[in-house]
Amino acid sequence: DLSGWKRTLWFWSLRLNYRGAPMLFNYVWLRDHCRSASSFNTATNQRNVDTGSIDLSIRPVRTNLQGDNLILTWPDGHTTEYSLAWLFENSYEKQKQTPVQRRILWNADVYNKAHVQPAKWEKFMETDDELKKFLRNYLLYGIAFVDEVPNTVEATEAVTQRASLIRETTYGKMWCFTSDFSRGDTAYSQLALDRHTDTSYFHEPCGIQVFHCLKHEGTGGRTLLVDGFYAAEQLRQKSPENFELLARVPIRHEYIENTDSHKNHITAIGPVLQAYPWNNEVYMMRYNNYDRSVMNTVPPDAVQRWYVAHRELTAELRRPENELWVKLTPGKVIFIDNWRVLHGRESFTGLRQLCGCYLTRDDVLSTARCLGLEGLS
Ligand SMILES: C[N+](C)(C)CCCC[C@H](N)C(=O)O
Ligand SMILES: O=C(O)CCC(=O)C(=O)O
Ligand SMILES: [Fe+2]
Repeated sequence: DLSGWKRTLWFWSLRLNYRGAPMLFNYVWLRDHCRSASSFNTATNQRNVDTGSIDLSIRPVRTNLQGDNLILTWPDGHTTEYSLAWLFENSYEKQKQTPVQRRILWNADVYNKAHVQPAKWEKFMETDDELKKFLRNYLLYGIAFVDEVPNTVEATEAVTQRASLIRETTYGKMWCFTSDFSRGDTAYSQLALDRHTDTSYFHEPCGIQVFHCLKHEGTGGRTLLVDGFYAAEQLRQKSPENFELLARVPIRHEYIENTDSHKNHITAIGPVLQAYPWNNEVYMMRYNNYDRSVMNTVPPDAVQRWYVAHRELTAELRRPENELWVKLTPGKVIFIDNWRVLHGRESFTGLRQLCGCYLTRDDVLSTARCLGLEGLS
């Protein structure tokens, strides 16, 4: 029963009020996070405490509040000092109210009215300021552009390496593609592609997709962009149970390529939506109806409900007002958050050549943090 559990929690935890907000800190946690020289190496930012040796029934013998500092004396005489501000920043209670990544969810109107300025190649390559502005937009909107990039694979590669490490995949490091069916995938045709995220068949789908259209002599071929998280939030508001279902039920995606020059069989299992359990923030969407594999991980009594939920999400994703159409032209490089923003393309005629690459999400985020960008933890 809850009251018994609460009492246990209080017994094992220190209760603090900071700026009127109650916070609970578990005693083992307080010993484990000690920042004293013997407990934490500030040169490497790594823990020295052997967590496995902390007495699980540890309690401080003395608890002092001196100004804004909390000083705990442990049974062995070791003291731990925390500033209340640090405890607040790192408390569960704070994390619960803070998005891991601050975002502006958009439909076409919201995005257009924001008048987000593209970065310019020269400044982007030379100044951290321009890179920082670019990454700020990228983090907020899940898409960002660099203009005036020289029309080559090398320049495209140089742009991406300002932000991150390239993630090599079966398509290569930097890839160039055209409608020549050189690979066993619809991307290598002139056909239209409905909105989707790429590499849904990886256990960790590629974080970012970069495109640069080096050449197009023909018609059509516009790029479609849809903010998947905007659609997910609409779904959550309208049918929380359908949102939950898509976040809970793991399904399989698959990439099977069996040509003379390429043999691949890649498959991964994961839900359409992924959200952090402590604040319900959506952080990943896998949505690729082409690459979705046989669905046999869903219990028979949930299959119908899953299709209903998937349909409702699809309806949100397909609302015309949510569609942002752009024509990629030589010189314009786009970064797309492949965990959030879906891309597609219109069918086209003529020779159309795209180059680009995938980037690792962790490295882009690392660059952003190192530049001091806010709204990212
Ligand atoms: C981008 N590039 C042309 C290299 C690969 C396309 C991969 C297409 C695959 N169906 C997927 O969605 O992951
Ligand atoms: O041709 C395009 O514009 C995009 C094709 C695509 O979806 C991809 O390469 O991932
Ligand atoms: Fe794609």
